[in-house]
Amino acid sequence: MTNLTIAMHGVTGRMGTHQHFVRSILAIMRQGGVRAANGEMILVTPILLGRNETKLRHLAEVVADQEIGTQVAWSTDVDAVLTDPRVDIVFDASSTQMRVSIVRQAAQQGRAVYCEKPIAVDVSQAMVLAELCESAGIKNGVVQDKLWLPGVCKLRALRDEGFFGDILSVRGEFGYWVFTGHDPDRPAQRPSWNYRREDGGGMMLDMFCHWQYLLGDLLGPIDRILAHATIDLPERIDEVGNAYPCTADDSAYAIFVTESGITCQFNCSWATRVRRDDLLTIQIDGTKGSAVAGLRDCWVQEMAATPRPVWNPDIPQPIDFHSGWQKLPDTTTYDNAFKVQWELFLRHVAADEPFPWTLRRGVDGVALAEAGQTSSAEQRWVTLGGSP
Ligand SMILES: NC(=O)C1=CN([C@@H]2O[C@H](COP(=O)(O)OP(=O)(O)OC[C@H]3O[C@@H](n4cnc5c(N)ncnc54)[C@H](OP(=O)(O)O)[C@@H]3O)[C@@H](O)[C@H]2O)C=CC1
Ligand SMILES: O=C1CO[C@H](CO)[C@@H](O)[C@@H]1O
Repeated sequence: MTNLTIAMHGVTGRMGTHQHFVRSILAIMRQGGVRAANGEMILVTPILLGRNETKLRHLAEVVADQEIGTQVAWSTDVDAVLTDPRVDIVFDASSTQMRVSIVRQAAQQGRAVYCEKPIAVDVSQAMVLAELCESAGIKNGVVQDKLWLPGVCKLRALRDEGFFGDILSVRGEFGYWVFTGHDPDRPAQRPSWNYRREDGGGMMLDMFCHWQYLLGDLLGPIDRILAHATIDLPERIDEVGNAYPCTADDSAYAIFVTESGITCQFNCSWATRVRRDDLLTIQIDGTKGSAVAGLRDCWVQEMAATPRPVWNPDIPQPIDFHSGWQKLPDTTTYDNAFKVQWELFLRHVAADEPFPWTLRRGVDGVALAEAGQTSSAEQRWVTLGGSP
């Protein structure tokens, strides 16, 4: 049996609290640990780390007690915990701009590192982190949770069984309305730093790193990108009620072409009202069939069920386009996507099992976001170099 001590920094944030602490680490503790392929049982001991004593104490003492019937450790002395030799893994889910300093310290201390995406705000800093981890010889990983969304798992299974025939194109629709906070009854549902470039915000930086590994996994590497980003809503209200100017893109539109020649078009916006099946939908069109995946569900249409529309705006549309799609059944139970990846990382650290989602791969995500920024600023296609 192995017991891994995990210093969790940024655990007081949205992702840190809900996805990583409650739905991953506490859930793993509640189920009694994770079993490695060699039969070894891996247990975890978290230490919650941050600057806000009230929030940390609440998570460690109240939330943990509610969820698993016991309290966990916490500390505001970040340096002391990061240099504590009992710590095996340093995890960071703090705001993107903070990542470099935490990951750097952890790597220098020889701890295994696991962190949220994007791993840095630009490629040069991202490279430094990947190289630091590699030269220190430490196990390292970046969150790529969307790979384990049920909807994405279903797309992957359809691809593997040849459902699509030749894949022709992909269309992603992502986003929803994020309130500006001007109406006090409808506060913003995302943190204000997301809308300030100087604080690491921006749609491309946030989301293109997800599209990079998602498309890479489904279709192979991206060769080039053409992107256009806008700041649609120029002013928002922050967490303490002050108005601030939005300096980061809140919408971004991109065409990615894969090395295999497939065109993938993604619309992303925090200023759009949803009239589709989910907050993210991905449609893949192929010669034999098409599929549309949301976060959990997936609908398919084969050639035999494909309607034959004829353009005629002078009559009411005779085809119910939605009825020609079939919802795939759930053939398995799906665990939380973040928890699935946590378990794989723990097995990697404790039992040396493979874990390809390294910081080096995190660099690729930042590179796509940066290429998108260049494309948008210079109004041109940008070809990606790929990282070794
Ligand atoms: N994989 C995914 O699906 C998603 C990933 N993310 C990524 O996760 C990260 C966190 O995002 P999110 O949870 O939305 O952000 P939040 O703003 O909710 O949380 C930010 C966290 O960082 C801490 N923090 C911020 N500034 C400082 C500072 N100066 N000193 C110490 N601590 C600080 C906050 O601590 P405090 O509570 O004390 O303020 C808090 O714990 C980002 O990198 C983001 O890109 C975000 C959304 C989804
Ligand atoms: O980084 C992110 C920004 O927010 C999205 C949802 O609102 C997340 O899915 C995503 O991972």
